[in-house]
Amino acid sequence: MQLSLFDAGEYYQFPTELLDYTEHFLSEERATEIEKNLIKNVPWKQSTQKLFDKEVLTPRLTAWYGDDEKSYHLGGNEFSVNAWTPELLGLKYKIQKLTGHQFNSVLLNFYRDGNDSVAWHRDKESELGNRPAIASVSFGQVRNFDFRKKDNHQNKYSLPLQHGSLLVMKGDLQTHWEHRIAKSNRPMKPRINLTFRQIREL
Ligand SMILES: O=C(O)CCC(=O)C(=O)O
Ligand SMILES: [Fe+2]
Repeated sequence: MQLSLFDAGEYYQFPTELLDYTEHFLSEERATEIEKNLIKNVPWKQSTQKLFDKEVLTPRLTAWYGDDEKSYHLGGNEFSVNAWTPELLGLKYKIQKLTGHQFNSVLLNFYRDGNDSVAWHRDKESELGNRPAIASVSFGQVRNFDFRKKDNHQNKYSLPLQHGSLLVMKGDLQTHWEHRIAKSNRPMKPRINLTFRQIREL
């Protein structure tokens, strides 16, 4: 973990033991190859999410892959799951080998341009268990991954996620910190992010 990557708050401390960042997890060429395949072959969908009482379109495209072609329940929503492709399974094994964590599913996010985003949230659904390890691989446009302390929004940091990088979120991160990908006014090329997770039956 390179502390300099954070907009190092002068006063607040970011608990760096909650993140492991590997900038060159994939070579530039391999990352570009996988990104192209994903853009072309994944059955991307724009789903809806509940915001207060309204159903609104999610501001990005998504897809799930996993061990069983069943559907997952996550935080009250149901998702249909695609069977692993050899390429996604290969990535899963590579991450498991490097990190020692096991995963049975992956959520794919496609941010088409600067208008696409994911709002402040924690990945804290009970299906993920306590203190889950979530492994996140990024492709394409570098976007800032922002963190803020749940009980003190002034306490925040940003980590630009590079093409081909791996970020593991672990420990108490999902308990005390929220994260997001903000919209941007600057022109943004497409970005894909994969979050590998271990989802249990409840
Ligand atoms: O796109 C990213 O880097 C993060 C996505 C995310 O936070 C999520 O899918 O839960
Ligand atoms: Fe998340």
